[in-house]
Amino acid sequence: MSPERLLDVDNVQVHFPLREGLVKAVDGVSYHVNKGEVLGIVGESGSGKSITARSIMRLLPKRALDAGGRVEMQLRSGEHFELSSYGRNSRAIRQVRGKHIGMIFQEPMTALSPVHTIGSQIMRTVQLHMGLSRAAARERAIDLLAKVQMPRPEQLVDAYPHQLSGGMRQRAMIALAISCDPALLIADEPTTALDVTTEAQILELLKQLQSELGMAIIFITHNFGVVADIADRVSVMYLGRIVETATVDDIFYAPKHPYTQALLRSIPRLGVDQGRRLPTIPGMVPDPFSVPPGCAFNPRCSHALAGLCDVQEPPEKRFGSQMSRCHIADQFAQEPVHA
Ligand SMILES: Nc1ncnc2c1ncn2[C@@H]1O[C@H](COP(=O)(O)OP(=O)(O)OP(=O)(O)O)[C@@H](O)[C@H]1O
Repeated sequence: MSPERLLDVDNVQVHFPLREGLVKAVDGVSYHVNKGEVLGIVGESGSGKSITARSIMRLLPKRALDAGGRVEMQLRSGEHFELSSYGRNSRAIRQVRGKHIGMIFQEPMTALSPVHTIGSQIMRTVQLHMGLSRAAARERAIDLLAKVQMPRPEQLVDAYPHQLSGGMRQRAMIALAISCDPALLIADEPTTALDVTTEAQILELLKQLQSELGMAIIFITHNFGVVADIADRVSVMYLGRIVETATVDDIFYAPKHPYTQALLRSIPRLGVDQGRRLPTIPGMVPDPFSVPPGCAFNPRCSHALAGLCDVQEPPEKRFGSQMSRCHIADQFAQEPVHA
C-alpha cells in the first residue's frame, strides 16, 4: 500500500442465497480511497452500493454470504489492518468501527439510540475509544455539537433524538460518527430523506468537516448532482459491479460507459429542462436472479453490439486514471454529455 492510500477494497463478493436463487449483490468490486479524498459511489437502487460499504465495516445483513475478497486499511499509526479477516462481532473490528471508521446513514435513528441523550451516546463512544474521563467526554460532546453547527450545544447535549428536527438529528449523527476523529467516514445516502435546503446545508457541513479534519469520505448516493458537489473521484455501480471509475471531471465531461452517460442525461439542468420531460434509461434494472449474460447493461444499452456485448463480459479498460468496463469504451470521444 502506498503511503497516501487509506483503503483498498479488492474483489469483494457478497451473495444472498435466497429460495428464489442466488443474488450476487456485490460481484467482484475493487476500489481504493486515498487519505483525505472523497470517493462518490453512484448507481440506481439495488446496484449494491450499501452492501459494498457494509462489507468494509463487516456489518453485513445476517443472510449475506461473505463470498470472498479483501479489505485493507492503513491506520493513522501506519499499521495495516485487514478488515476482511475479522468477524462481525470480533474485538478487533469493534475497535476499528467508531474509532478509525465512522458511518452515517439516511435514517439517523439507525445510528442513534432513542432512549439515550445525544450527549451520553457521544460520551460513551469517546470514553471507550479515546479513554477520556466523564467530564472531558462531556466537554468533547459539547464541542462536537458546536462543530456540527448545532445551536445551544450546552443544552442540546442533554436532548433525546426525538426532541430534535430531522436536520438536527442528522447533525447529531454526524457528531457521533466523527467523535473519535476517524480517518474514514462512510456516508450512505445521508441527505436523501432531507428537503433541498437542509440537504445543501448538510453537504456544506460535510465538506467543511472533511477539509478541517482531513478525513476521507465514501459518499454513497443515487444522485449525480450531489456527487458533483462533494466528490473528487466517482465509481459508478450497476448490478453488483463497478462499471466506471474516474475523476469527477472525467465522469461529467468524458464518461466512457453508456450507463454513466445515460445516468448523466437523466439529471435535470437548471433553467434548461424545466417543464421538459427528461430522458430516462430505457428498460428496468434486471431481476437480480437472472443477470443478463455478457455485459449486464447490454439489454438497456443503445450502443450494444450483438454477438459481443450480449456474449462476452467486458474487461476493465484503462485510460490513465479512468476505468470503464465497456467493450467499446475507446470509441467514446472526449465530449461532454451535458453540453
Ligand atoms: N437483507 C437482504 N436479503 C436479501 N437480499 C438483499 C438484502 N440486502 C440486499 N439484498 C440484495 O442486494 C442487492 C443490493 O442491495 P444494496 O442495498 O447494496 O443496493 P443499493 O445500491 O444500496 O440500493 P438502495 O439505494 O436501494 O439501498 C439488492 O438488490 C438485493 O437484491
